[in-house]
Amino acid sequence: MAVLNAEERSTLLDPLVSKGWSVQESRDAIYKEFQFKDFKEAFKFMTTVALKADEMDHHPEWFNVYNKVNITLSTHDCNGLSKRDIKLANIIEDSLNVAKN
Ligand SMILES: C[C@H](O)[C@H](O)[C@H]1CNC2=NC(N)=NC(=O)C2=N1
Repeated sequence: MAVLNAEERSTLLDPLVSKGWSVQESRDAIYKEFQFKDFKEAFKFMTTVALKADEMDHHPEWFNVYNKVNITLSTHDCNGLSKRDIKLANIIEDSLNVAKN
């Protein structure tokens, strides 16, 4: 798995940035903070994401307190952002719609 090139960064990353993801300054990773109504909604979301992430064998780094979930995505195999992170971020955005329904 290769890190994203400059062109891929603008075409694939820009739509995610407009959804609230940011590229971290400290490392080649993307980050977003999510907030839910309560812990149950947050954990429902995490469960959905966890199962989908495991299916694609690509796992989030995340931190949860009560109704907040902070997610960092990066590919350890190439030590940076790859297409797998883009795919998982889009899956996460889709899971958000499921969790909030
Ligand atoms: C052996 C296994 O396929 C690898 O370790 C996978 C698992 N999940 C992973 N998750 C993430 N975020 N990056 C990886 O490089 C990665 N590699």
